[in-house]
Amino acid sequence: MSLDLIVRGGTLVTPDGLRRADLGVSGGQIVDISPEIAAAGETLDASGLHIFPGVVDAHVHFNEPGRTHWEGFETGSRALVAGGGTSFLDMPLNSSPPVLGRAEFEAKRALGQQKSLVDFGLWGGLTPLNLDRLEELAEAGVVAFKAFMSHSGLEEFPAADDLTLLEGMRVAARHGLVVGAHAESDGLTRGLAEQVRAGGRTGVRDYLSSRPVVAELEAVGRALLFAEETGAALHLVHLSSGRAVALAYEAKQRGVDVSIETCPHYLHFTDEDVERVGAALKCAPPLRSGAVQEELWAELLAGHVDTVGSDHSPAPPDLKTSDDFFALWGGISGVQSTLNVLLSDGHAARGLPLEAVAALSALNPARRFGLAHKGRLEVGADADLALVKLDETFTLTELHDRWQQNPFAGEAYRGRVLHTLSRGHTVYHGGHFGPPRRARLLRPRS
Ligand SMILES: NC(=O)NC(NC(N)=O)C(=O)[O-]
Ligand SMILES: [Zn+2]
Ligand SMILES: [Zn+2]
Repeated sequence: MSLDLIVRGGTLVTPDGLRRADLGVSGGQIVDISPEIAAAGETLDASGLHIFPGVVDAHVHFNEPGRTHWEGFETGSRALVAGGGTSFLDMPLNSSPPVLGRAEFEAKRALGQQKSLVDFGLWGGLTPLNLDRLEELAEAGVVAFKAFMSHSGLEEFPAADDLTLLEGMRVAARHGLVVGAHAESDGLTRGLAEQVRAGGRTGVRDYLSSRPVVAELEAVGRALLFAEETGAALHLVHLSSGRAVALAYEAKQRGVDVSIETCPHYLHFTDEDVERVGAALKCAPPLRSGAVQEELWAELLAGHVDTVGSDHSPAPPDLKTSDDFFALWGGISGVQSTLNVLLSDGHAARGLPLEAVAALSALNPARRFGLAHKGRLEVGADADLALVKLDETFTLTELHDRWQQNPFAGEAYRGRVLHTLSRGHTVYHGGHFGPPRRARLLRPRS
């Protein structure tokens, strides 16, 4: 028998543990995992390396079409693969138009398939403007619906009021689709922002104080209530505090169908870094104190967090330049850094097992969004692999996203991604990229 590729001598990181084995690839899929594969075929030497399932980043804003000058499928997917990523789920904003119906979905799908280096799925929006088009989005193949419970930053993607969220969840539940919620109270964040701004205060600390943890807790509580009421599957994106994770985890224990995402920036940076770095670290919910960050880590180490997504959301420098911190675009460029943060701050610094790194970054997001062939190193799965030199410490200098205004740059990490394969093809190797082949659209249960 001959195989397309044999990855030899690496240590596979599977949910059941680490395993030294060869990995055989045929037709883009893993077809054999054995201590020593005898078959002939092109060989990739992975001795001394750990093989992770490629990162499944369920939360990126690549913004194409319409805001490709912010980020696009080409540059975004390059940065992703350089960080060991092999699939992504793109948010319905900040592309213009946002994905609120089938036509927008199809336009984005076509561009992604032309330009992306790896397979991807698309989120659809859940807003007051398109409640009547959720069915058509479900039929078109969205992986999930995304709702903002506070202002999204864009008029064309209004926040879901309570009734919209409740009714949208009913539709999602009928279709077995997940609803992702940006959970911050609009009333609290808006009111607090008005208060400080009325006093002429527009600095970093003023912004941070306008989006306190209580605003996250209030919205998380409401989203959980609506999910419980409707039976919808809820995915809480970018939770920033340990208390919010604990609240959601408690509901999960009670039987609410909820999954919990946090992001590399909440795990790596604090409010003091925002003061030091400025615009590149502006996001919502904002970065928290060191104490809140440790509470978040404690929840993650306890196994209460399901997924880590980058929430990569860059913008051009002019939107990231202002004396008024409120006026800056909110969003962090981190699509290249998920594994680095989990391996350095998680594994090396806090003893997070490698199996948990693989689960948070690949298996759990793939499961939650029904991507049956992604996120796992097992026979029958796509050969989406990240080869990592675990004991190497390096400083991140080579960035591949469009603007490279990247807060993770210049920092030292442990565990370097050397090689990334998508369906058995090299998409990244030592600073170089493979050619785009036609990327596949990932639909739920596909
Ligand atoms: N429109 C955005 O890209 N928003 C994103 N921005 C952040 N997180 O600051 C988000 O996920 O809310
Ligand atoms: Zn958000
Ligand atoms: Zn986002």
